[in-house]
Amino acid sequence: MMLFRLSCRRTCDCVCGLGRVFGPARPARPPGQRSLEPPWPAVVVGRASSSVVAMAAKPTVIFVLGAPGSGKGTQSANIVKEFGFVHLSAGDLLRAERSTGSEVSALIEQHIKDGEIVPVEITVSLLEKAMNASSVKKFLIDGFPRNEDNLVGWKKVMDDKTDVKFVLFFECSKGVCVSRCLERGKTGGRADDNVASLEKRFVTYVDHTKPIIDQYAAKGMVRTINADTSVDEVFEAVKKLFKNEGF
Ligand SMILES: Nc1ncnc2c1ncn2[C@@H]1O[C@H](COP(=O)(O)OP(=O)(O)OP(=O)(O)O)[C@@H](O)[C@H]1O
Ligand SMILES: Nc1ccn([C@@H]2O[C@H](COP(=O)(O)O)[C@@H](O)[C@H]2O)c(=O)n1
Repeated sequence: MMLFRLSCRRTCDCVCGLGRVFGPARPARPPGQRSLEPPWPAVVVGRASSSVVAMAAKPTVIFVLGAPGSGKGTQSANIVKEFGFVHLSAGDLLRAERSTGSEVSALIEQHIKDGEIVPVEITVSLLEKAMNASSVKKFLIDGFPRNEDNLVGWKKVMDDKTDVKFVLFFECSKGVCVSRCLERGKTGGRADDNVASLEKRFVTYVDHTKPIIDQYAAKGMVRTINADTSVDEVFEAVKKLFKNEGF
């Protein structure tokens, strides 16, 4: 819970004025007590006479972006352990939805195979559902927003309901990313970790995702990590950043 003190628009000596005007007469403040500590109630919710209003804080969101194979999933798992975030991978949510056999399964399958971005109505509703189901309200949203459609859809549905802190951008050369994905493809069971799909995924990344990262960068909201190094080295940089950001 976060407490927001209402500013007083009346001339009186109480915290907000409403308690004085509409509420019962207040007893004298005990000598030496400087603030309105109990016996005054700290929070009275939903009454016009309350001096302080309690409001639920919006869920914290960090978007995690980078090229395919840059290490978004690997580092997100590390961040979960160290900083207690919930990791939501848009790709994982879409793959899970694909395997339910729902009416959008075939569409998702085709988009993933072609390295294209699924319409945001599907992705944002999966994200919102997963966020609502979580009791922890600090989210790493990995692989989103991936294009302008994703960004517009998020703003329309989720912007007011969340507090997006920044974009965590894993910067990694294409050669390194491709070889990581091809290595993963040998055992990972992903239908898109092959040369043909990877080529398409990179075109999508350069043409559609990078411009979204650039938009956030123009607003000072991108935190870039060099992801060309080992998993441990990348995570050292991530930890430093998260501590600097107050997590
Ligand atoms: N810093 C690293 N050094 C070496 N290998 C790594 C590093 N980071 C991740 N990997 C490996 O590279 C592969 C891709 O990593 P990961 O799944 O984290 O990337 P991603 O950005 O989430 O990829 P995608 O967007 O394709 O899902 C995995 O097999 C992972 O183990
Ligand atoms: N916002 C997104 C994220 C992903 N996709 C589709 O899933 C594929 C795999 O994504 P990964 O993050 O796991 O690499 C991706 O190539 C897209 O086809 C999407 O549509 N929208």
